[in-house]
Amino acid sequence: MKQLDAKLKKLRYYPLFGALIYLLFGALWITFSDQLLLSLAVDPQTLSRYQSYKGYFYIVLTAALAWVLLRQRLHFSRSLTKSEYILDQTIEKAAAGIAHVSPSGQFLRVNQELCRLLGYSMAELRELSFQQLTHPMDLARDQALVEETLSGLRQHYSLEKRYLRKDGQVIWARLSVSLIAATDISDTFFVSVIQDISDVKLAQLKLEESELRFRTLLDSMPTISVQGYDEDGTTLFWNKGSELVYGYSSQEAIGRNLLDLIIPEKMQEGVREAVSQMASSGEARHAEELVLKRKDGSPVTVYSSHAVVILPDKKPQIYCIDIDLTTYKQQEAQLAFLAQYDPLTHLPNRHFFANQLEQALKVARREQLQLAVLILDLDNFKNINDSYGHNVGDQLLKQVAEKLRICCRDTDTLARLGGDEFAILIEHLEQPEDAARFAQELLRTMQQTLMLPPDLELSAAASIGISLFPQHHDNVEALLQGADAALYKAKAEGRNTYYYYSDQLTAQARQRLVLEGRLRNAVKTGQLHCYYQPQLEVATGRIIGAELLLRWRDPELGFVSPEIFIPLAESSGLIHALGIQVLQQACVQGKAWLDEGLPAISLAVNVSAHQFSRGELGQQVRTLLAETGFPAKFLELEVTESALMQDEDKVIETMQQLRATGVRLAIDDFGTGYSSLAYLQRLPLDILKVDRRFICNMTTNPDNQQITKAIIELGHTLRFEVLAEGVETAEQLAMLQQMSCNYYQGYYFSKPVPAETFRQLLAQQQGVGVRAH
Ligand SMILES: Nc1nc2c(ncn2[C@@H]2O[C@H](COP(=O)(O)O[C@H]3[C@@H](O)[C@H](n4cnc5c(=O)[nH]c(N)nc54)O[C@@H]3COP(=O)(O)O)[C@@H](O)[C@H]2O)c(=O)[nH]1
Repeated sequence: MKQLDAKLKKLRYYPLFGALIYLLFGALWITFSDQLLLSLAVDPQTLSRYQSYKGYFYIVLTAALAWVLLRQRLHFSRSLTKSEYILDQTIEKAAAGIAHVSPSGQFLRVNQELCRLLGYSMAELRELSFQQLTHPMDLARDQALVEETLSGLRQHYSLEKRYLRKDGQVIWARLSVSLIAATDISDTFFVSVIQDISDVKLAQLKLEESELRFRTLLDSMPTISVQGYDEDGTTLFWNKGSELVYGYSSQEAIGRNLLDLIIPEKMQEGVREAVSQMASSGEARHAEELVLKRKDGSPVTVYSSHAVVILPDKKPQIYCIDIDLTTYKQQEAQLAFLAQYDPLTHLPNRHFFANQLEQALKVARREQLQLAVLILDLDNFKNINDSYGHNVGDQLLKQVAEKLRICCRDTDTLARLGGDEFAILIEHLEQPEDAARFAQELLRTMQQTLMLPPDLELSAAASIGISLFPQHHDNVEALLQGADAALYKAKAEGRNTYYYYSDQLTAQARQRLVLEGRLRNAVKTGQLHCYYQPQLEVATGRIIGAELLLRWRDPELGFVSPEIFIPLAESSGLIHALGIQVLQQACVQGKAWLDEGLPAISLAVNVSAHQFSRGELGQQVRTLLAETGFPAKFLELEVTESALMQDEDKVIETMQQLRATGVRLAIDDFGTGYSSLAYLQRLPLDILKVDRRFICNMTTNPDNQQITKAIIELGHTLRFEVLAEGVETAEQLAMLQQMSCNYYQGYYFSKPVPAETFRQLLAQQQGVGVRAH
């Protein structure tokens, strides 16, 4: 506008210049044309004619000038009108809204498009200012830009802003504003070009909204991790969920390879292949449960789905959507736990116990084993709950559970059936009374005082019911009901006691346990003594050794047979103490007789299968021999055939250890077990003892005679010496002699006798040779 002003200023003097030139030209013409004519005209007529010509010439010239000027004027007017028309049409027909706006914001001129955009007529718009039509949220920015432009900081500006239409609607427009500055402020105005971008803006807003929604959704789901990778596995996207699930922040993860971040070593090859296969095929892999790796190296189980995203002109991207299954897994584990375990004591529940019992019954049926089900119920637990509250009751139950757990062996199953009722399954029960022994131990334990926080001392006596397979019942339900019925009896009998399902077993077990108590005391106080049964050489009749046989005379019960107390000692574990006592007595006594100068004989000690299976026997024997000084070669250990058949490898190992100490080994009661020839060959044995059952009637029973003969021959074939047990008659002895049996023992020569009696027997035959070893 200012340039236009300057141009117009220049043009302002053009008419004056023209007039002055014309004045000058006219003056010169008038001054010099007449002189020229006078010099050319020879006469006045010619002069007059020339002057006429001059007049015509002047008229023609000025007419031509006027024509040129008028034509120019016409041309100018035409082009001005055309320009105006073009400009008007440009403004009016423009596809964008155009407005001239005064510096104060008043619309000076508006085109039709703007009227259409804003919903006003031209006249109405010219009455309004842009401030009135701008959305309040955008006005400050627009106004600021106007002021910056007016102050010369900028010459034009663009802005996306909202207009308020006449009908109240809001439209989005892109505004481009240029200042047309004039020297006179009243001539200064803005040219605004306003483009309706509502559709674009709406689409853009929708896109932004969708992007925002997408991001917000992803970010606000802490257990859903979304990661984006390129075809090489480089991380492109890492949402908040991924940060929480895997522990890497997005800054740490983006740019690093997936394999380095979350894939455990052993899965790396497979994942690398899967990523490149998805990228090349464009098809996502099926969803699956995976165990991936956190930043701290700990495993995390996720349900992983995949998507291949292919954007225009971009390489495929692989997106992994991982749902953290940690909580789910924990809940699953907890549910699995609750289905099988009691939440208070963490012991198995009734369901678990019943399953375990079912399995144990299958094994017991197949292998002909016995098992016991014990149900233990606390006496007067209700009173504890009522008096001290349920919290104390719960604490007590937890402590009881712990005590019971300590009493149980690894092979037992302890469960809480509910309330104050616990169940114990004893598998591989050897004797029915073993269950009673265990019940007694439990009752003793229960009587111990329990300390409950803060400083409550309570004891929790209990009653126990026992049912046995196969004696009582053969299925889960019946065994549990049987134990329950027995428990009921125990409660009715005054509590703090146990009962079997059958009264007969209860009585029997109690009797045995009383006896066991007495035996324990007898072992402790040395009431058991060894008797010696002489062993003789068949050919010479000389005493070559003795078998030590235990004798127990109880002050109240009188003589108790080893047939009764040895099994009791075995089932109660007393056999170990007892066994050591006998071994010690053999060594001490044998050494004493040697020192006395009596003939050197071997002393045979019976060793129970239990002693063998413990694996300490070798060491114990070595220690005793060293302590007593009794020569190992005079000590003989007798093991029954059935004991040898229990755990073959262990037995052979123990026998070899014993053999290494120099002691002799005998197989007792031979013929009653089922040991194979091959097995016998593997055993480091010295003597084979023919069971007395074959001897006792061999003179009358040809079968036993043949068997005895066969055993003796077998023993000799295997290079063992053979001793016949239970020889009661001269006929039996004669027959054994015929069969080349090496040694014998039995009532025919002597019953087992006290040490002193045996010493006298031995002394009598002093001077007679002993068995060569
Ligand atoms: N592990 C240990 N077992 C021992 C020990 N002491 C004994 N026992 C075992 O107890 C079972 C019974 O023994 P016992 O009642 O002493 O009977 C033995 C003999 O008295 C008896 N015998 C001996 N000769 C005759 C006879 O001519 N006739 C007849 N009817 N009985 C006789 O035989 C028993 C000896 O048997 P064995 O041991 O097989 O040689 C018995 O199994 C003992 O082993 C011990 O300290 N530890």
